[in-house]
Amino acid sequence: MSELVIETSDLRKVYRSGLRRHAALDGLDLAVPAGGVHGFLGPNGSGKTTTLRLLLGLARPTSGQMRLFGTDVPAGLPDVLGRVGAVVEAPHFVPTLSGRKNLGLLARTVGAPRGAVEAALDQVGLERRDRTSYAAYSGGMRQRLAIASALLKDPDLLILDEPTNGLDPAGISSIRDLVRTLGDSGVTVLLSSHILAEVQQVCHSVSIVGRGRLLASGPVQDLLGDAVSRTRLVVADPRGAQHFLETAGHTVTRDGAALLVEGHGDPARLTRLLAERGLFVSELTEVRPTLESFFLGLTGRRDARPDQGAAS
Ligand SMILES: Nc1ncnc2c1ncn2[C@@H]1O[C@H](COP(=O)(O)OP(=O)(O)OP(=O)(O)O)[C@@H](O)[C@H]1O
Repeated sequence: MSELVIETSDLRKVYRSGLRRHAALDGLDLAVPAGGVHGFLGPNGSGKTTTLRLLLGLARPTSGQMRLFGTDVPAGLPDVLGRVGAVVEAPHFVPTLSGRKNLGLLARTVGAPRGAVEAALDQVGLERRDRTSYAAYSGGMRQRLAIASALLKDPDLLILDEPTNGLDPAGISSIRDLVRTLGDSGVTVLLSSHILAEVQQVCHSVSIVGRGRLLASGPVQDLLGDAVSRTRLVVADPRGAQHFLETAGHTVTRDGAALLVEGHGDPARLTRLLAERGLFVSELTEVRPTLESFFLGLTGRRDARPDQGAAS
């Protein structure tokens, strides 16, 4: 079994406002293996940021257990915090100073080794000699600098909370490449996000949460392997073909002029069945499940309730 970098067990966080109580985390069990990029996914308000804040000691859990590198936290945080870099809350940089000068100040505060500033700038692809002040940085450069600040300690675990929020497509793509490179370099990256296409491209494994509980977890390919795929058919008479296929026991929906047949349908069998009825298929494609369709199946149609039969 691979080493777990992050573990939570039955983690609860209840926020109180006046007489109202709200369980942001409702018994969350999380297991993040060492190495690569692990996606931490969930709809808005599902408890992702709360989890990260608890792990980093920025808030206290109501109950439950948490471990970082096998050490109980928050009690053991001083022993392991040196191995963790995080961008969970927007770091405060001095607007009039360059990225390098800002990192220099931070490096002294955290006691980073000599050369750490240059190494971090190189890692995130920011120019060592650039004198642009932080105030004039683009959103993408600010995010790179934030990640560089988390890399100063040369961490084994890097926690990033929605690192592409507010970036344009080019910025999103460059941060995605950076995250992938970091994951390949041996750092374990926990990437909280709800941009699922992005996550599918960079994450080796994911945990999906809804309403403060784990809905599904595992390598992306394993999760998608279990998800239902569909076959898209174009036929001359879609209404007749739909009726016929439904009578034969298939679940069929319309997609414009095409039909979507649920399940790993045998294409040869489908086309033969239809051809025998004079319903000739002019186009057939297998629609592969995406992380997005899997995620929506868990958090949308099932209303994000793990007790309604979602995988876990
Ligand atoms: N300090 C707080 N006081 C009261 N309620 C809070 C507090 N922080 C978070 N919450 C509530 O807890 C729930 C979980 O919030 P959290 O920010 O952890 O979700 P999230 O998954 O990170 O959402 P998003 O993707 O929108 O950032 C939400 O209902 C939120 O309103």
